[in-house]
Amino acid sequence: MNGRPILTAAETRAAEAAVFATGVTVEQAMEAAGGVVAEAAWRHAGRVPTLVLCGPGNNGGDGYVIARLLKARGLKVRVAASGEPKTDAARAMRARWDGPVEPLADVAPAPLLIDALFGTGLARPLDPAIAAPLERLAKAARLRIAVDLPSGVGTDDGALLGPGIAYEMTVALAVLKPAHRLQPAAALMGRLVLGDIDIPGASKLVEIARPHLPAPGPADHKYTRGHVVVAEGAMPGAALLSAMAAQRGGAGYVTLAGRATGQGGPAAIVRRDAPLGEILADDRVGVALVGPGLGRDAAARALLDVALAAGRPLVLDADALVLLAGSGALSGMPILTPHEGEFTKLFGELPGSRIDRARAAAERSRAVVVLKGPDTVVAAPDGRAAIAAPAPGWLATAGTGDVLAGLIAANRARGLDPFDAACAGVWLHGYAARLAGAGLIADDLIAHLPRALEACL
Ligand SMILES: NC(=O)C1=CN([C@@H]2O[C@H](COP(=O)(O)OP(=O)(O)OC[C@H]3O[C@@H](n4cnc5c(N)ncnc54)[C@H](OP(=O)(O)O)[C@@H]3O)[C@@H](O)[C@H]2O)[C@@H](O)CC1
Ligand SMILES: Nc1ncnc2c1ncn2[C@@H]1O[C@H](COP(=O)(O)OP(=O)(O)O)[C@@H](O)[C@H]1O
Ligand SMILES: [K+]
Repeated sequence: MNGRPILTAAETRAAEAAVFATGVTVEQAMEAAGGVVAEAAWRHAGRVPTLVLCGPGNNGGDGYVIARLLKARGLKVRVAASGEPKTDAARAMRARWDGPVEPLADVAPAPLLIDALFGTGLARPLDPAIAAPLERLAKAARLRIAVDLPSGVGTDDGALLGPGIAYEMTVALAVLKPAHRLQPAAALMGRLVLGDIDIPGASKLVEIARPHLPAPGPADHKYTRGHVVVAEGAMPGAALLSAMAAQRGGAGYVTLAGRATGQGGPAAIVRRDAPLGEILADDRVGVALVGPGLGRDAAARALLDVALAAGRPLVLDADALVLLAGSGALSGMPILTPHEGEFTKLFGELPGSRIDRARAAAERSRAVVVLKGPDTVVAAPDGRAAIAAPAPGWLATAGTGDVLAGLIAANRARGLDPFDAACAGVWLHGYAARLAGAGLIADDLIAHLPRALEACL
């Protein structure tokens, strides 16, 4: 998995420092940052009267550059500041701005608002003396553009530290930060543009990228493509959704096993009522998926125990996660796919951001953890983590989690390592949701999986 790196505020500062150590100056980086934002604003908004809000730090420094560059293109630009610049670079850019700087408190609005109040340096909630005018000016503007980040979000955890204004565009500088992808901040970004200013960053945290999933070749047969066994329990519809998703997600062979009470679905699904242990003893089984519709009774627990003892790669979802509450480290690096409720049952209340919590859970359980939600995070025990790009809210409908579990199982069965299989499943799921569009139900996702797979060939 090598999606775009996502850096915390401290990691971003370290990446900047590494570049500055090569002789690049802060002023040069700031000119570059202002340049990419001015260009993006010009392309997005055109010749619109503009108000640039500048804060005390380097985000504000970027703002003075943006104002100068847009004015040079002939735009009517005004600048308002929350106070005097406090860094040398920001002071230098303030000095290169040849117009007035108005106080933030009573400045008049403009149709385009460019917010360069705070970026990665925001250290505490916005003071009302800044939040109130920001909100007033944002409301009165027609278009809002955030420089690096909307002012008033926690860079590393995506928390709201300000009024929660929605922007039309955010120009992330140099690298993505967690807040660009973590809720509630991520929902404020509007169109997210990554402004390349020649500051490379590497991180164990990345954005989930489109996976490369080659088509089956001449040497493949149904078992090399992956045999997924889905345990059927109290609610067979859920297991059937997972099984169908595994089929359309590329598995070569899908078996429904366990209580085998269900009916329906494609004839190509093999239904077996042999004991699960016997089915999993076949070493062609690439993965066992246990949890969707499993139930939480003694029979469910027995199926889960058989799967845990079988020594096959595992995907554990839904009821299996609830049954696992209180257990410690698992063996064989299973993939766990909890939503928030299941996560809390399984791991309790953990501190920190969603990334911190998913990482801690992965380390504790020795499993790859897929913490699902509008900002799905995947984490591995070795510290690797990935965040999904925003997926349609239409996914918030029953059964879509079963589809995701089946998709992850298919990718694990085709031989991807647990982290990559989880990321591939999450990507395909989000892409299929975009293809399925408004009003989607879980079954529609499955119907769109072949086109999602095609995008990964
Ligand atoms: N990535 C890159 O390579 C490049 C990044 N660049 C840009 O630099 C930005 C980061 O700049 P930065 O570190 O100076 O922080 P920034 O966000 O301007 O704020 C810090 C100031 O705000 C203050 N302050 C904090 N919280 C506050 C509050 N609630 N209410 C009031 N004040 C508060 C804080 O003061 P203090 O906490 O000491 O009171 C300090 O004065 C980054 O986002 C990007 O835009 C480019 O220019 C160059 C290349
Ligand atoms: N608001 C949302 N925006 C985007 N994706 C969402 C949203 N809500 C839920 N999802 C996704 O939908 C799926 C729901 O899974 P889950 O909660 O297990 O539902 P179910 O158990 O009904 O299948 C997850 O993949 C989750 O990431
Ligand atoms: K900002």
